[in-house]
Amino acid sequence: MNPQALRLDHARALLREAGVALPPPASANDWTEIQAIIDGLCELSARDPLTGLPNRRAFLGRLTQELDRSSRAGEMALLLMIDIDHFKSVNDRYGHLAGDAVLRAVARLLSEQVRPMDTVARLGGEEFGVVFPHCGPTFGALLAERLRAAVAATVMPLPDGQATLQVTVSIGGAYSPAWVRSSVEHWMERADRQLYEAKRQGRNRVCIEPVPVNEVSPEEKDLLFAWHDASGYMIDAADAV
Ligand SMILES: Nc1nc2c(ncn2[C@@H]2O[C@H](COP(=O)(O)OP(=O)(O)OP(=O)(O)O)[C@@H](O)[C@H]2O)c(=O)[nH]1
Repeated sequence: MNPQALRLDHARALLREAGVALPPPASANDWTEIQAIIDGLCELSARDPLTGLPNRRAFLGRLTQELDRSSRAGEMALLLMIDIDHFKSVNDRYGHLAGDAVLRAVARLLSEQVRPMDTVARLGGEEFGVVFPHCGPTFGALLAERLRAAVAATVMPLPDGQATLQVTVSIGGAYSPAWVRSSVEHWMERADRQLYEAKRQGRNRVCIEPVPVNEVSPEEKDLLFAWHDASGYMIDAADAV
């Protein structure tokens, strides 16, 4: 197919507007630019335009990967749902542009507080999600509290340059169960329930679902390893009996 025959102007314009650099337009037999456009569009479809963070779609993909990885490795991962408190009153009082500036500032703050292997995303509205791979209960509680405290302590300048304001966030969290393949929906629902609890208890706080003890016995873990070693891949327990 001749790349010139494709209608690429719209995609080029979209990417230019989003600040994605493209190579010079392709000649008839050069697919470099087409590939760059495809890559750029994939990148755009995964990003929240206001904050530059991964969007909900990208975050769901990341959670799926993390569930697969942590259930194979027998590690826990922590999912946090973070919601700005009384955000509607920021919009009502200072205007939508100020609200947008607060969303960008919170996004930046959260991103600055996490480790390179963690993922911060904007899930929509004034809600953010963070996933911490390989994270146990003691460390997880510290990380969540650090995020809450960082937001509460920050004075944010508003776009008019005159006013500043401070906001707080409520945080709900849940761990992925080690050794057990759960679903992303269930994981998010558990974290959401804790977020609701944090709001109910008065906001500006962290609630994390307690980790169930002895979810899988050491014998069951050995069994999982044995099946893995013998066959080269994990056999479903139901198929093995
Ligand atoms: N500026 C701005 N506002 C947004 C955006 N997305 C959603 N909102 C606003 O976020 C507000 C969310 O308000 P509510 O869901 O009532 O929650 P809240 O006021 O934060 O109250 P609590 O969550 O109960 O503490 C609404 O006013 C939305 O219009 C956005 O991209 N920019």
